[in-house]
Amino acid sequence: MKTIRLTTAQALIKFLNQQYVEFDGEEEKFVKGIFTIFGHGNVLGLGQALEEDPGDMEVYQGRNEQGMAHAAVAFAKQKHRKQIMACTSSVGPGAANMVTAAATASANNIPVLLLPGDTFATRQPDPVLQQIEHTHDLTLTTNDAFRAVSKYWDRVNRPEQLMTAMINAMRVLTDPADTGAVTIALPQDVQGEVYDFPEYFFKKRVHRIERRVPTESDLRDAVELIKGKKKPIILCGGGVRYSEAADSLKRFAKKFNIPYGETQAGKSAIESFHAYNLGGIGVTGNLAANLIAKEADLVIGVGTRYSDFTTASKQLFQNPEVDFLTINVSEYHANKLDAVKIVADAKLALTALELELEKIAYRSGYTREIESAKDAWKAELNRLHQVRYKDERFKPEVAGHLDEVLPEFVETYHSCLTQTEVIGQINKLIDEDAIIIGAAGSLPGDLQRMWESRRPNTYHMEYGYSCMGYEISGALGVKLAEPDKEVYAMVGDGSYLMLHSELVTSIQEGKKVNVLLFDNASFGCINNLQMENGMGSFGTEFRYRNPETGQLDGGLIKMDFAQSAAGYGVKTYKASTLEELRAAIEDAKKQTVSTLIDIKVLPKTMTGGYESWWHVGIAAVSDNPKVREAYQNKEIHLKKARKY
Ligand SMILES: Cc1ncc(C[n+]2csc(CCOP(=O)(O)OP(=O)(O)O)c2C)c(N)n1
Ligand SMILES: O=C1C[C@@H](O)[C@H](O)[C@@H](O)C1=O
Ligand SMILES: [Mg+2]
Repeated sequence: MKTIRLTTAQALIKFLNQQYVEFDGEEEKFVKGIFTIFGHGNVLGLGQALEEDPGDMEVYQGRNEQGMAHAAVAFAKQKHRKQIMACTSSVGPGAANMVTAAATASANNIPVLLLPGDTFATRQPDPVLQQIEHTHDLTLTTNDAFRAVSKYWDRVNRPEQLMTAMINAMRVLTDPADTGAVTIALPQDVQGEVYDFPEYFFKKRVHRIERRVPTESDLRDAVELIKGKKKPIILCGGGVRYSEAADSLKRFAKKFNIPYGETQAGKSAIESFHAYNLGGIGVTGNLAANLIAKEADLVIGVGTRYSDFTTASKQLFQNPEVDFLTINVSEYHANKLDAVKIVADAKLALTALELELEKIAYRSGYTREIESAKDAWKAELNRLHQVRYKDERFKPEVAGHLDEVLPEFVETYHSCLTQTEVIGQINKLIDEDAIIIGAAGSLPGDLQRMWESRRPNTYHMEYGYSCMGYEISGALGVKLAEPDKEVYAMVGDGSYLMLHSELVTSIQEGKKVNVLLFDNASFGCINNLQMENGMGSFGTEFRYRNPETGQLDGGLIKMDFAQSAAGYGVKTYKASTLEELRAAIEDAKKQTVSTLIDIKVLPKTMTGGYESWWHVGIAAVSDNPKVREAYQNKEIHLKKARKY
């Protein structure tokens, strides 16, 4: 047996360079590069290996471990899971910083390879700097926190363990049904230990991403169900994008006259203007999709996890005759809602089902309903684009909460911009093939409802974990995946403050990202949520502590975000009128460096809900009558929802 003498870390990098995926006959190198933040826990092991021979892997320098790992997640998501990035951190806090991003990856089923440094396997120096000592269990380290958020977890305590660890890592990273974060913890001593690895460990490996074929019996059951249904609706989930099934879905919808709503992950699989595309569905859905969903007698979920936002907490589908048919590569997701299931690849399943339905000349019973629901939404969208603040009598979309705050905001920020008019302008002005990125706050709701995707795959929303701080890191990852397109991070002031460090990495790499920052001086959507449910405004506006009351109810904190980003070398703009916004967007397009537009938008001017409900925990007893009322309302809604 031929062997190659390498350290564990050198062997790991050599192995990663030999991994390829094949999808529909096309072969591509799987690991594009590696994000690094070095510390004592990885610099002399993995760092040394990368310095000596990174192979084809690009080595990036991150700013914050969560940020760089989110960039890696966004990269893989935009690549439809066909190519990934790895991330290496030091031991302890560096590793802990990646835990959130691991969770984001796993919640969204997006592959990412995390390589945190770990405490010494030999335990000789213990406790090493940054080691937590558990007196009941010396094997526990910070890295055990990844177990709860990873789809595969391993620790390489001896160099030879690397081989089975990495073979299993690749199995999970390339599994369309159950991919997510893969964490391989690497004790810092083991990274540098030497071993005679067999040459065959480093052979070129091509991992075929198989399209699972639907079975005849699954198809038979599905046809049996569909043929008795008059008003089906399709849910277009993220699986449609990952399976590249958009054309099949378009054809299917048209041939059988079946409309579809888009989930956050599925949005922009198909352009918004396709005749059967109703747009966003669910809690953050629009009027058209939610009206049709209410009446539907069959829900055909394609590549969706049926999250509570997608199903409006299982209360959206109110037709007493409604049944579910699910097409999913994952048996687990296909089993939900007592659905009739086709456990298969979305593209193959839709194509096979099309042939079967043609045989029975199936066509839904819709006549004018699809068009009139779309027309109703079009009129409403038009109205949202025109919402203007004129004077103090203005009633925002989310009215009756903080109406009196709006004049104070206007006075402080000298801006009357509303969030819905700003979104309308941006949608009109940016390039058709530009990609928008979002994750948390009120923007994902507004965008799922209002954003019109003019080209496929231009809407990139992380809403499986809805992690604040993903937006800017994600924009960097998307830019690395699609360097020729403009990318726009759509971010609230709260999310920006939480994490925007990778903006500096974008400058360092010469990878231009554009930040559209919506400053409403609050954790706006949470303020809505609390006030909609009877609470006052508590801990969610950005106000100074008031010496008179001792509470956070002083004046608004005025922040100059443009100035903060300018300090990094970002080209910045301020917008408090539509003219300034338009000029900034046009000028930003001409820049080669990253840009940021600091847009002051009135609080409460995001969209409200359309025909939907979200199940949130509400206090069952309270001295506040409004909270008691909210609790009663919740109980009423809950009665109309499916139990599971
Ligand atoms: C990491 C993380 N922490 C907390 C939350 C809970 N959360 C969701 S939205 C939000 C406020 C977002 O504020 P901002 O970004 O300003 O957006 P806005 O709602 O004002 O549009 C919070 C705290 C979250 N989603 N992610
Ligand atoms: O708690 C939340 C409420 C949602 O409205 C928001 O978009 C999301 O980020 C969140 O975490
Ligand atoms: Mg905000």
